[in-house]
Amino acid sequence: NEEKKSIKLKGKTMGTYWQVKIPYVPNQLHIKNLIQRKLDEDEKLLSSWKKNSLVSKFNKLKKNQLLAIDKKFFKIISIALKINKKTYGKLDITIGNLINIWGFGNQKKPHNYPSINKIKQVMALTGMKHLSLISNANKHYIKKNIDGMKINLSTLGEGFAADHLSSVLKKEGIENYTISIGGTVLVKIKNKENSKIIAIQKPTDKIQSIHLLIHLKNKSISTAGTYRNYYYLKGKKISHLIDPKTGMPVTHNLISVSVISSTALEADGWDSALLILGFKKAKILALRENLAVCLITKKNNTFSTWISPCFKKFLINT
Ligand SMILES: Cc1cc2nc3c(=O)[nH]c(=O)nc-3n(C[C@H](O)[C@H](O)[C@H](O)COP(=O)(O)OP(=O)(O)OC[C@H]3O[C@@H](n4cnc5c(N)ncnc54)[C@H](O)[C@@H]3O)c2cc1C
Ligand SMILES: [Mg+2]
Repeated sequence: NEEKKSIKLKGKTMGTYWQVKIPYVPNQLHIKNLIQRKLDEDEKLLSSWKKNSLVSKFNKLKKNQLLAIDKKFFKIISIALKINKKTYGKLDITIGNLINIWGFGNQKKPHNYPSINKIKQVMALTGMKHLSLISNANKHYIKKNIDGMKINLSTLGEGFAADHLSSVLKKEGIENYTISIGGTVLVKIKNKENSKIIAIQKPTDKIQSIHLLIHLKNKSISTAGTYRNYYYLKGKKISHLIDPKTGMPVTHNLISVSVISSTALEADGWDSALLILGFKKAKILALRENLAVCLITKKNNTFSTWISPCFKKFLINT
């Protein structure tokens, strides 16, 4: 019977795909269009690829000019500042120029390694200390104190959008849903119903297979990996995750990090930052911050998995 069936809505956003599962509703097309419209709105705020986005406007500002932002934009930047501090600077949204020269922003992938000089030159335009949020009489502003600095919110945008969609669906009276955008998943379930089973994929681009299963209810999970978004340059793998301290893409053997959190924004922020930190530091930080984290490392073609105490309760033993 139709009432029991769930429906899957799908589309494209932010250079990736979105999918929303909800219980049957007669006005599917209305919900689908609403979701796409809200995602388009978020893209207009956050995209480095759209010339007129708020991010692009900020990127064109001269130093010390103020740009008015709303509460939602204030929130995403605040989370970026918070995670930046806690991860010793590994999450750094001011590395827009660095992301561009490595070919993961709005510039083409390079055919040659960027020179040390080029990397140094571009790194001089980075650093969260050059970015500030200002609040005055309920109005919010953002500014930079060096010319040429560019922000890139790719590491937080999908989580931000998933939280946003969650509040949109709630307003529509939908109580059970699973939202996926890129590597971020948000599960919302009405109290009396069971949790939802989510798979963490094996960290390989060859075949899609399940590495482990978790159950999730009213939480988000986000996975960052160096195993999918990469290209080869002179025979070397170039990952999309860049260490802001060296200006270089990461090459260590921590290849997948999943983080469970109460908001998709936080999960999406932490996963990439922990991955860039590397196994030892990520593990220490996960324990200290009580994060629900799954770390997968690869050595001689075998995977090892470490799960933090907070992650254990989500695990389904198979
Ligand atoms: C609003 C928006 C619009 C987009 N539009 C396009 C588009 O038009 N075309 C397109 O090809 N892609 C676009 N993307 C980007 C694309 O979809 C990314 O691959 C995706 O956002 C990365 O998410 P992830 O979950 O794979 O990786 P995550 O691990 O969540 O984030 C990794 C990304 O963050 C950035 N990053 C790398 N190192 C750091 C660091 N140290 N600190 C902070 N950030 C870092 C890099 O861009 C990297 O790809 C867009 C992203 C957003 C948010
Ligand atoms: Mg992320």
